[in-house]
Amino acid sequence: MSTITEVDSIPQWEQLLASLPPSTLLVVSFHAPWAAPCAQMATVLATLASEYPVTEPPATKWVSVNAEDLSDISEAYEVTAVPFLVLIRNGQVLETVSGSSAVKVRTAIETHASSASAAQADTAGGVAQTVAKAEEPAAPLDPERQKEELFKRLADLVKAAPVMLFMKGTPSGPQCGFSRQMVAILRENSVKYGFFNILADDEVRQGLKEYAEWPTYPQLWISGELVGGLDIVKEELSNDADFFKPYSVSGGEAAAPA
Ligand SMILES: N[C@@H](CCC(=O)N[C@@H](CS)C(=O)NCC(=O)O)C(=O)O
Repeated sequence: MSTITEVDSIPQWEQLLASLPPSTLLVVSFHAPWAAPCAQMATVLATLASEYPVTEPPATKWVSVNAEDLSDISEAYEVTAVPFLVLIRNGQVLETVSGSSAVKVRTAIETHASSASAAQADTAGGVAQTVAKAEEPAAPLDPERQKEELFKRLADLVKAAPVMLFMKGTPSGPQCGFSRQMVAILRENSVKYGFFNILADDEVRQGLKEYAEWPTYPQLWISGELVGGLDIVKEELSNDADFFKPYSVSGGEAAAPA
């Protein structure tokens, strides 16, 4: 299960580029601490990274870079907005994704990680594709637009992993008894899941209630559909002890705290 390393300095970055085997896909996430969508993207990427083995192919390396602290690196990759993802193999930029679309990010990584032939073509052809699109300027949006934008982000976020838990706190530190019980149930059933700590993002906390038409947390989502809160999950399990079987693995939860 791969994890994401924070790059702290230019020498560390240069050393990383020099030490990577040519076939390794380098996934670089540029972020800024003040940008809420970056926290969501961190969850999406941590979930994705956890799906890739460390020692077996496809070889991947996952890093994140503070776009402001390491502005020389962000300038070199023409990062004008965050979150911004750059996929690199053998020193060549294969693809960039600007914005917080979990679907675009997942598709880009899966495409380049899984396709050996794409790797060869990309290496031979240099920069194969650039889908970067400048982020919308930071002009204030009217409330309707703001809600639209938020709902678009939430639509991606609920699909960030096949099973997503929106909870108070994290699986290792739940901040509410209901969330704690939900984590225990998922653990007992060996469910692999991504999670989002709604206490870290009030926009998501309040917005998801409206988007889901569900007023409380925890919320469990499967394949982008709301299952419900703790009571509903308990009920589903009492009706069908194998409810979680399709999502059970020995690995447990997948995401990092938001
Ligand atoms: N019976 C509910 C219990 C959940 C609940 O009541 N959650 C409350 C307190 S932790 C909540 O999320 N309130 C809204 C909020 O805090 O934003 C369930 O089945 O999940």
